[in-house]
Amino acid sequence: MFVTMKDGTRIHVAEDGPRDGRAVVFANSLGTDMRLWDALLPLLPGDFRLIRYDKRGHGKSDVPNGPYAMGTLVADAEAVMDHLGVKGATFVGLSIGGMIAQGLAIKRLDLVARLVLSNTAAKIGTPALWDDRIAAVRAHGMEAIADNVMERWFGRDFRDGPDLATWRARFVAVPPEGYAGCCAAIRGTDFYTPTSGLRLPTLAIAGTEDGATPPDLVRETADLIPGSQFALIRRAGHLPCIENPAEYARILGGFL
Ligand SMILES: O=C(O)CC1=CCC(=O)O1
Repeated sequence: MFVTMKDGTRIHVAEDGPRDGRAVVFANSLGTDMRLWDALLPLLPGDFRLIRYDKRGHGKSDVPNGPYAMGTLVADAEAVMDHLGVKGATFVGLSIGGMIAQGLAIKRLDLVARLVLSNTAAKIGTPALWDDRIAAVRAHGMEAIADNVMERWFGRDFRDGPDLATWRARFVAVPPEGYAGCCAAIRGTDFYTPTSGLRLPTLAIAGTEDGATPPDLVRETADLIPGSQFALIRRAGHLPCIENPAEYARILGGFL
């Protein structure tokens, strides 16, 4: 299914589970699409309405010219939920998806009852880091940064295993314009102050080998929200729902 945004961008959305179940919405990371959650979803309790979408510039969603603003990515999530008539959901965001989750909770607490901040932070990297990344993909394409990205995404065991090639190929297939557009959104985002004002049940998840948002950074963001829980997945990098879906499902299922 596609949901059309105010600017005409079509966002690709998929649903699993019963439509009358409690809603869980998933927002993917930079350089991935909704297949990020493929291994996880079948492991979650069967009575939830599981909604996922490809953020703009990724997957089957349109790729408008960048740069994108974080406010636009948040508005996309908002429009998808409003279109589906979903309120009071658990919103699971990984990395840039976790930034979208924070932005949506700040803007529309009626949509988000519970927050899962996976491998994310209130602020990720520096403007110089994102400027370099944008310049690299615009000049040389996704292949130029793929090996460095795989090192941040996955722990050593996974990188030595048979599935790395699949995820690397999917990464290289991401449109550079969509990727660079989302890098610009991250570069412009600092949610430290607004996120520290959030008051809702929150679970943060980190991976011990995460080279993009290390555990201390994830915990620092979780600590901005009083009462938040923190879970650490061992021998996993930035995308633990791929590397260890069973452990991720155990932690997320417990929170749900
Ligand atoms: O550095 C990476 O590629 C990992 C990452 C940072 C933000 C995001 O969504 O993914």
